[in-house]
Amino acid sequence: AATNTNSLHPSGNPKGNPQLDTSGVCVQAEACLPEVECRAGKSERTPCWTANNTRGVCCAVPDSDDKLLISAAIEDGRREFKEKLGHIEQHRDEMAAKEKPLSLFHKLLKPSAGQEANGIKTDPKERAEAYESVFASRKYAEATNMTKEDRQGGRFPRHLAATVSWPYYGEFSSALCNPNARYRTYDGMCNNPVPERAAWGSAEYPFERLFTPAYEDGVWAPRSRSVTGNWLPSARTISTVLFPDVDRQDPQLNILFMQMGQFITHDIAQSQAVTLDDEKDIQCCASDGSQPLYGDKLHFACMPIDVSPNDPYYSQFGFRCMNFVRIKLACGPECYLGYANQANSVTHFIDASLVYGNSEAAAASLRTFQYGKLRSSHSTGIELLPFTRQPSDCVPWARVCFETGDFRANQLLAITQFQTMFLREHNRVAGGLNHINPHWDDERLFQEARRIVIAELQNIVFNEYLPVLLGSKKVMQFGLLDPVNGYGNSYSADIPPMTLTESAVAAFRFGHSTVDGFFRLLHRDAPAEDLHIKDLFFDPSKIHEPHSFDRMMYSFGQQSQQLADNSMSAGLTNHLFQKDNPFGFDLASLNIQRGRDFAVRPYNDYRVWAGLPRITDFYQLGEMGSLLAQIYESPEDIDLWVGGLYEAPSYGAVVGPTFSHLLAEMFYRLKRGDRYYFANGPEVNPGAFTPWQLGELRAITLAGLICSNVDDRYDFYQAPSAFYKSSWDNEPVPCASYRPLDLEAWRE
Ligand code: HEM
Ligand SMILES: [Ca+2]
Repeated sequence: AATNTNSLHPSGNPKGNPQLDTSGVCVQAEACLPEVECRAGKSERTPCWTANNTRGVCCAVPDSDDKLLISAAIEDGRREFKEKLGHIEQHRDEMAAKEKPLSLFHKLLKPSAGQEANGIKTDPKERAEAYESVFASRKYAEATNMTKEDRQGGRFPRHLAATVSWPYYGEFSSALCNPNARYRTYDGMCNNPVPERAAWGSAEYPFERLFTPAYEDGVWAPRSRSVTGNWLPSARTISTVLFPDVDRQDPQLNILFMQMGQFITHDIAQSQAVTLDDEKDIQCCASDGSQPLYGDKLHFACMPIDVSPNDPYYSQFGFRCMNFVRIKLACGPECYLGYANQANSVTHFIDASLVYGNSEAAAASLRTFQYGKLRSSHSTGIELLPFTRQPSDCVPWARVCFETGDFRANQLLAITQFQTMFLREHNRVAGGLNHINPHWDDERLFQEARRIVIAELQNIVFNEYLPVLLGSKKVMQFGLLDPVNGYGNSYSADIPPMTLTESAVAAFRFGHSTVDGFFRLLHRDAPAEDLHIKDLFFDPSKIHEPHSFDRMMYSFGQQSQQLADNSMSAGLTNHLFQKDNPFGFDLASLNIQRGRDFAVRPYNDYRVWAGLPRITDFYQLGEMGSLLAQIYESPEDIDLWVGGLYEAPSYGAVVGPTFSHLLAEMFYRLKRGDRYYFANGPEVNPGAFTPWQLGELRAITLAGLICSNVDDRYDFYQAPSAFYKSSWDNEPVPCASYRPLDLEAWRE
């Protein structure tokens, strides 16, 4: 059964400070540690106070016999890992991805070489500890005959398998944190004032699990078996049968809603595939795509997707093996024995890290260091993102290619335009502040503009986007809305502000179903132009055309998004990142396989957590159940991403009850665990706004933000509820109707 490691809401201790009984609670073989540091131990753990006077739980620690076993296991584990590295050395040629035919799809998972400046480290040697820990944990579990249940429940003795210095890109000591710093750090360090929690939510910190994982070996072997003991169905088979391309337009919501979701994703999540140590991509299939590599030639991080010879699309190409490389692991500040966790290479906080970069070095490479501005380009006479110094970020025939704080920015036109909008907003605000406070220097202007842009983004996410996504009932239940007047003060240093694994690999990927196969660009005196996404991946050339920003933002507002349901556009399922290849990859397969790579538990466990009855018969899901029954042997097998999208949406929400509960739980943490959350007052937030400033920020909606940044404000019409298509009660109105942020509130 699933072990809920730390659901904070509603069953945890979400509100206030429940009184803890501190009277000698932990027994002899236990120590009191912060809950997130206690992967080991019992599922029902006793609360206690740690040595640092913070809240913790009683955690099992090893006795001396155990310690001997552990040391032996660690030695063995290291040896085995070294052996694997030896195989890699020997077969490097086969394992390294070839330029052709299909390696470009990695682009989304891995920054190009030379993006070191973006603060993203990709050298697996630096993370050897995480893998050594995996191999050691397996050895220990074998040596002590741990049951599968104990392994999956993380009931390993709490013992260091290795120590890593944190963060990976340099020496760090929490003593370097200034708890009163007015601005957040770029990499998210020092948000939590408790020294041993300084790294919480920072770039490279692992995703946080809601439930313990379902690794087959309890350590890192992917989830791969049905409860019947047979293999689970292939991810590609599930994709072709359960996610056909059916045009079902959302009657109300538009492409801006879809795009906001991906924009938020890129702020809070970026998992990267394991690479060879020279950063070359790993190949898991024979170069003709006919079969997987085998034996020592198969890299230990390979998990290729089996494509049936009868595949309705790929069979014509004889394509039988879809490359799939597992996500890099990370330990947090130290590596303990236990199950594997995956690294999130961006800051977990909603802090516009995709605009500013995830490290000081990344931010520096994006700044002009004059008047607080970000670098931009003006080759068409209007402001666009700066051109990249890394042309391999785009297809070779792209006429332009842009650089931002996130390397996924060129993926499709709409994400690139959102990045453009936030860049423009930063520079606009910095310019306005300079006008009002001419005595401020570059650094002050930059940081104040950044603080404002982050606040605007957080306001749109929590007060405008989430109510539509989750429905008003859910956002109320989780306290996700901010008060209309005054400070919110929702901060708790006990809430880990980490992106949830389950949301990153499943719930938040609901958005893939909402993507349409084309963008319809509207022209005033010419017919509409349909651009198919399969021709647009990593080619933002269109953005270089005159009026592209205004035309696209207006058009996105008029085009329906697709419903979040059991359908995916073929642009994503057969043609993902196709470029000039005859066929592309399949995002639905990747989502399903990714869930198994991270070993999130099957759908039923989360369903029950969300308060729904366990499914014991497929037909409890109605007509849709009969489709699932064609594929899965048991309702206990359903992959989380699949099950969530097979639920009908909750009343007034875009997604069904299980996904909305998971997403609410994650956003709850990202808000309440963020000391710098924009609505927090000066008691907790050293970067608090004044009540006047806060009122100004609360008034900015996405509609206002778009209007502040279009090329021609005097010739643009924007509907007030930007996520909804125009209708009689949501008519586009001239931009003059939206008051931009009044920077007078910042006069000093
Ligand atoms: C616009 C077209 C989009 C494309 C082409 C796209 C493509 C991708 C790809 C290739 C991945 C990595 C898949 C893997 O190997 O696991 C991914 C991950 C993801 N996508 Fe999308 N996506 C799109 C839109 C969206 C939207 C609208 C949302 C949410 C509303 C979304 C949410 C996510 C999330 C949460 C992840 C996991 C991120 C991580 O942990 O690295 N995507 N997407
Ligand atoms: Ca972030």
